[in-house]
Amino acid sequence: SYVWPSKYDHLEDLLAMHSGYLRFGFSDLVVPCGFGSGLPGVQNAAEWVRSVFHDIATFDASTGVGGLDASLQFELDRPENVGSAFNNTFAAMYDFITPQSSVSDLLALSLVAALAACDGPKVPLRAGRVDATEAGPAGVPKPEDDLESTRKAFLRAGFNDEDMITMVACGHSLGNVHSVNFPELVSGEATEENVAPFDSSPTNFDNTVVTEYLDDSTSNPLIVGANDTMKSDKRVFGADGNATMSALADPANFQAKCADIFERMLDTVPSTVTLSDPIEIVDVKPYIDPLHLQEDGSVLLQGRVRVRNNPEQKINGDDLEVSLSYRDLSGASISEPVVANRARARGGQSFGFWDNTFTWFEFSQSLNATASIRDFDIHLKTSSSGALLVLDNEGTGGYAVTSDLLYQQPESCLINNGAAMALSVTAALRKDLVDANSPPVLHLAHRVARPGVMLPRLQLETIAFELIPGVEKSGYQYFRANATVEASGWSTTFDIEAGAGTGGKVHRLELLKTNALSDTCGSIS
Ligand code: HEM
Repeated sequence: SYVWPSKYDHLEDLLAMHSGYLRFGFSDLVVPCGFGSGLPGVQNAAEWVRSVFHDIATFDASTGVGGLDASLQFELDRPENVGSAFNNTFAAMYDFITPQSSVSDLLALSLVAALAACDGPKVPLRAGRVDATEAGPAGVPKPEDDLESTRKAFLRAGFNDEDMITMVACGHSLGNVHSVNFPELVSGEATEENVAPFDSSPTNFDNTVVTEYLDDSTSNPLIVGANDTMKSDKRVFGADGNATMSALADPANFQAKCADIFERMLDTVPSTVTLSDPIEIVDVKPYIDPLHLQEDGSVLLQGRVRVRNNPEQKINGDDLEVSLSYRDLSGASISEPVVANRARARGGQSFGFWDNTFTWFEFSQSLNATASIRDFDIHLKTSSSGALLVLDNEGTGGYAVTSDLLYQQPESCLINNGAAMALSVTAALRKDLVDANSPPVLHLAHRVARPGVMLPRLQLETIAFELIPGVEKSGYQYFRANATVEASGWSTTFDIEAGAGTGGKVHRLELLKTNALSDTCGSIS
């Protein structure tokens, strides 16, 4: 069961919500499943599925090298990786790479989201993939390869004949052959718009690609195209005398077999990688802004609670009152709860895949900085029945709030100097934790551009904070760290950490966003 916070919260956010009050902008790129990316002939969902295949296809099961590791980024000049699909896929990820979401985890997420958007099966998403830093071996099967070498390529990657047939049939349920990439396969002029689908429902994840093959009504260019050498689907689909394809003609079996083979594709990772358990969509998830000291010396506790509307558990956001009961730093329970009000913007609702809907509740309250807050429980009260559900973060003693270390966002800023930017981050640390030998540190994820590669490399820089002398408020001392950030750093992230090296408790405020900063630093008063 889910315990907050999790290092996969960011991935869960990207997967969970694609529209409404809050959405994170990744999954909505495949909603709806069809065209509409703004680029002619481009179906994002199909491109994402194809990208995952081209990344895993070169896995070597005997050595454990390759698999879903985003090495595809460095392999785009190879003839086996023709087309703009792969760069389009990577471009969609640009804003979402963080130290907690590798490109290869985002690739895995993209397949899960694409299938969800196209009415396909729900495929478990595990996380923890590590990105390759250079190209791997070649070997993605090409349409002109003969059956034997195609078989061998799949076998090397750990997939037998039945897996091969299933994987190709499942993949080619979506999308098109593009005349600009394969003019010999698509009749008519080679233009961006001129594409030929694999089946009559390229924007719906269903088994028409199978049934149309079996009843000879198919217009799949890799089966009936003008060029015999290029008829790879024909050779692959018939490789076992149609035994696998006949079984896939049953729609339920098709969905189940595809779910299984896609899961195995996503779990095809270098042997050095350990994957997490599947990421589940969380029922109740708090989002707490880091605390900060206000001018009057109080701290501001601010955030949101996301509640998944769950008919089985009778949780209905429209019939709910949400509050936080909390304990102060001495451990004493505070009788007056923090009330979280139903968010008003866009009806206070977000929408996700698999019919998920979420209702949002917001809170904002000033607290005495000395008593402050140690942790809280979430109370969900059903208005109509009065039934109360108290969540204590799965028996971990509540949802812990960091109050020893504060991120002073109002006194932090990102100033545009032309080519580079100046980042100035202000933090506050409780005075009794200040250790002159171990100041807090800033871990900044630089986005370093790489020639010929779409996505930047994240390079972590650790910068020590400096004490701002003579300023003290409510028992805290202030610190500042300055860094130069490349122009692309307007949308990167940083962490603030204190306590490492002191022998005491380590506090870390994670994934703070540069694009949330204003261009003037408020003065510390
Ligand atoms: C023998 C193996 C395979 C061959 C030779 C092959 C070949 C092709 C070709 C020639 C295209 C057209 C690309 C373009 O014009 O842009 C294509 C598209 C596609 N392939 Fe495959 N493929 C194979 C296996 C797979 C597998 C295993 C998957 C996924 C599980 C997959 C998913 C896709 C998808 C989704 C598209 C449509 C892309 C779009 O609409 O932009 N393919 N494939």
